[in-house]
Amino acid sequence: MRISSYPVVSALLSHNPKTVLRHSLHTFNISNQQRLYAQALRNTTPGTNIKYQQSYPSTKQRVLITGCMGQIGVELIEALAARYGKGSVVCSDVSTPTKDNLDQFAPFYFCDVNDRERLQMIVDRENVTCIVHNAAFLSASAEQNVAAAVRLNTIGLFNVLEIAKRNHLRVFVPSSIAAFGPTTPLESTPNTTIQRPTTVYGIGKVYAELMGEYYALKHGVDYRSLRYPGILSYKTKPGGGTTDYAVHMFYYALQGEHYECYLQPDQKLPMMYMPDCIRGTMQFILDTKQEQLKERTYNIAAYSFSPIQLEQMIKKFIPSFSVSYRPDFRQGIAESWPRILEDDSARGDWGWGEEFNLEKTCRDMLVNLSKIIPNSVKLQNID
Ligand SMILES: NC(=O)C1=CN([C@@H]2O[C@H](COP(=O)(O)OP(=O)(O)OC[C@H]3O[C@@H](n4cnc5c(N)ncnc54)[C@H](O)[C@@H]3O)[C@@H](O)[C@H]2O)C=CC1
Ligand SMILES: CC(=O)[C@H](N)C(=O)O
Repeated sequence: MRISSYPVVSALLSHNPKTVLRHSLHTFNISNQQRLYAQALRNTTPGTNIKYQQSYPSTKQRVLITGCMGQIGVELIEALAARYGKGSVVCSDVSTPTKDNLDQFAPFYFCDVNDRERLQMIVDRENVTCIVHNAAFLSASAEQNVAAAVRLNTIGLFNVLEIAKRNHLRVFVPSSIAAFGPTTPLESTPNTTIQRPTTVYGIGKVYAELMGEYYALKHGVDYRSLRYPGILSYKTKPGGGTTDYAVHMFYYALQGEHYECYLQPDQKLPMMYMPDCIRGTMQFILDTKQEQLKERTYNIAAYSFSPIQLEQMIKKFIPSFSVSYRPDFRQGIAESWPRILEDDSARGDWGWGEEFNLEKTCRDMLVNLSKIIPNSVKLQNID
């Protein structure tokens, strides 16, 4: 059983219209939300012919985020809502919110992006102006789910582009350092260079970049993409990537536990803190005019570090932290990726710039995570 759509008011209209119409979602208390959620779970499946009542006011920007429940989606929703108001974001994923965080994702639609009809229905209903296509299997999980990853990277992407073409939408599809491969110059990887990735995830990213460019050229779709490095965050957890180790280290350190790292100690990779990722993404999608763009896809970078450099940085604040190294298949992925990403084009064309260096990131991560993790280890030298 799945949620068909949220605002769940819509799910209830066919069952108890009088009760539902008496309320506005803005004034629902938690118990009402929980009741609606339970009823939505019982009564709706994708494709059910339910009546719809829009519960949030329209704004100029209506951004549909696919894969909204992921590490980046959750934080992007928050930032978009803070800037344009809650009515500006439409959420969708194949994972569903819980009854406790339902309001945070409202309006929420269950949507597998491989289902074009459903995607089109959401775009029509919600007057979407822009799609942020975050739905993905990240590098490590894609290697373990090759068929599903290929389907998502091809059919899912094609659906998004076709709908963007038909509805004149702006589209943002995140790319990644994974769009490069072992034959790329990896020490200072330029924006335009050899792209022959050796992971199914990376191949999907190159496909998206090229298809996006094709739709821009042939059909005038306003396609935009940023090649993100590994993203560090404390509000949300990473979901199956090769760079996840960096976030894991903070958790283990604060929990007072030993960490066994799956990469070699000297495997340097480009990384970035989530606030920079979100700020840069918003700036690129919403504040940058088409005329400023000389490329459709830009590298963006903040800093690079290896696992042992991160271990040493965390030890400045938690001296008892210990790490051992036992590389697995993810080491092979990591060593095919850039060690340092060059992002001059993004800085020059539309003013990209990071605010967090590694030390500032570590301090912020540790301070904030220590408030979340119960009985976390006491930080030293933090101010
Ligand atoms: N987090 C990172 O370090 C980086 C992320 N990116 C890219 O940014 C985007 C967002 O990444 P994250 O939020 O970290 O990913 P994530 O793995 O945390 O979340 C992806 C979401 O996509 C959903 N999803 C999977 N299959 C789907 C389908 N068929 N239809 C609809 N939804 C589906 C999942 O349920 C999940 O909530 C992805 O395109 C990713 O490749 C790029 C570089 C770095
Ligand atoms: C760099 C990425 O694209 C992602 N974090 C991954 O490790 O798969």
